[in-house]
Amino acid sequence: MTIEIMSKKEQFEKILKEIRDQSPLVHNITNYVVMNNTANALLAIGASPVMAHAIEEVEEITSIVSALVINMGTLSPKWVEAMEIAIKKANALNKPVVFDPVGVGASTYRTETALKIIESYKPSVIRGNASEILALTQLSNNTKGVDSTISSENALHAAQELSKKLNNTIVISGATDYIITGENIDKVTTGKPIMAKVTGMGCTATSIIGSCIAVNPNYHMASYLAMELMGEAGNMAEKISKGTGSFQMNFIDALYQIANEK
Ligand SMILES: Nc1ncnc2c1ncn2[C@@H]1O[C@H](COP(=O)(O)OP(=O)(O)O)[C@@H](O)[C@H]1O
Ligand SMILES: Cc1ncsc1CCOP(=O)(O)O
Ligand SMILES: [Mg+2]
Repeated sequence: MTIEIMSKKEQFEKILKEIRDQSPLVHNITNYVVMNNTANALLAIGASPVMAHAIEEVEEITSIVSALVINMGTLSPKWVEAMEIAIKKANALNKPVVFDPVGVGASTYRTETALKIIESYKPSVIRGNASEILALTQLSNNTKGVDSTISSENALHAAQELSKKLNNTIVISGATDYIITGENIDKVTTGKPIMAKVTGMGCTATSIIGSCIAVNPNYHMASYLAMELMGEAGNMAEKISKGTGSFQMNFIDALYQIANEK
């Protein structure tokens, strides 16, 4: 019997094709700041976004999608209630969930909400910057609003412990992105510093992870490929952008071009 081991490049091409072919419906409960950009990023790669947060409909929406993205960027009690209903349903139906603990550590409310979500439910993947991942473990609090003040390496050990405790995949984004599932660690270094100067790049990464885990049940590999896609698109966009405004637009074009290369 021949055992076929695909290279990461082949896996990358395969997941892009799967997203194009399946056009997975991805349910995003996300923040006001990034909704439009995130939806466009998902459309650019061939996924199908739906943004829905009303408690009257989230359970129904979650039951028809291929993955759920929970992003706590602009929290309020009704939204938290919606997040809990949605993640509970996704867990019951064994649907993949990615959680973005935006700004955890910046307020007691954010920290309590994030802890409730990771302790009461099961996110398949958690993606945050280094300050957010450290704040999630409550080992330290370096969060400056929604941005990180430390480098990814500072959160590596904590992320590994958290991954083992929750039995899931943790992604720390930054100059180096780390994808951690227990003892298994991969890294991506293809991004560009300008990405941290455009709002919503982290949230976009989280939703792209959502699209990738929708079509690939290997959540570690799917998250790695999602971060690789972010990095490649960032790299491509940076080359032709004059500043952060054009970068934001060029980044969506780059996603589209990479995803549609045959
Ligand atoms: N200094 C950097 N150099 C290269 N890429 C970066 C840098 N900072 C962030 N990125 C990239 O930007 C994207 C968003 O990450 P990050 O800025 O850490 O998220 P957040 O917006 O949640 O703080 C990721 O794809 C990451 O690789
Ligand atoms: C600025 C801001 N404030 C609340 S949510 C948000 C967007 C954060 O997006 P990202 O973490 O992807 O930069
Ligand atoms: Mg963020």
